[in-house]
Amino acid sequence: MIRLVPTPRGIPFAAGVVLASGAGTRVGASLNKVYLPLAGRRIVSWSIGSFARVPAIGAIVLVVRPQDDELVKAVLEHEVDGAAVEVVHGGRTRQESELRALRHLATRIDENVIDAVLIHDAARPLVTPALINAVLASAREHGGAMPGLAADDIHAAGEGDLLAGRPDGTVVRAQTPQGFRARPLLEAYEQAAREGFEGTDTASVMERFSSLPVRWVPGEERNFKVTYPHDLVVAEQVLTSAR
Ligand SMILES: C[C@](O)(CO)[C@H](O)COP(=O)(O)O
Repeated sequence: MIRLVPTPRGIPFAAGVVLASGAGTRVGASLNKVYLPLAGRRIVSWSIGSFARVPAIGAIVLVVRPQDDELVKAVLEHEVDGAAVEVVHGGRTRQESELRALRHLATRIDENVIDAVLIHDAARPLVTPALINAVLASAREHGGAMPGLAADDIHAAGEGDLLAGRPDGTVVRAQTPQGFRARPLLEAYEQAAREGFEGTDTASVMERFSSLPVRWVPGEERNFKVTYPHDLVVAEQVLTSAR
């Protein structure tokens, strides 16, 4: 049975936020894709399970849609092996959902009980505890961290169907969990909300509203986002071949 291990008194711990409040329609299912079955559990349960296996993670917040409450109940009762999961209702956008999770953690962030927060797509069920640890270590050391896969193809920018130049520097494909020191993260999200800024992911909000550097750490090929039906087949193969 997996249980979150409480960290010794006085030592701050990290929180994992698992985002499950999108609609996830591209996979073509009649329900939110993160509740689809995958190797004996639902997609979201695998994501939660990876966070629950990291001793430095002392709180897991699951952000859900209110209409999925019954599914959430079933997941938490039967599929997370006793992990303590705090449930928060999400907002209209990814960013609003993240802000709600951060506000839920705000007291513990203010009291320095939580020093870092990692935000993860529930739809990336193959994330490993090793990657979570790598992101956390880099976030604590540098301020912010994002897993990325270095793009091995040549990249060109496009405007409509016209080529519009070549991106400078290294191009990486962004993954989650994206991790940050907790207080600057909460402050950046509050400022983004006041200014009506809508980013693409957590790192984009931090790039805009925080002076902390965001480092990228090597992501994992297996940590893909289940988006299309084919992704489910691949994820099932990865999990069943690992048994
Ligand atoms: C954050 C992300 O996973 C980076 O690749 C991605 O942007 C999430 O996309 P979604 O459409 O919000 O699931």
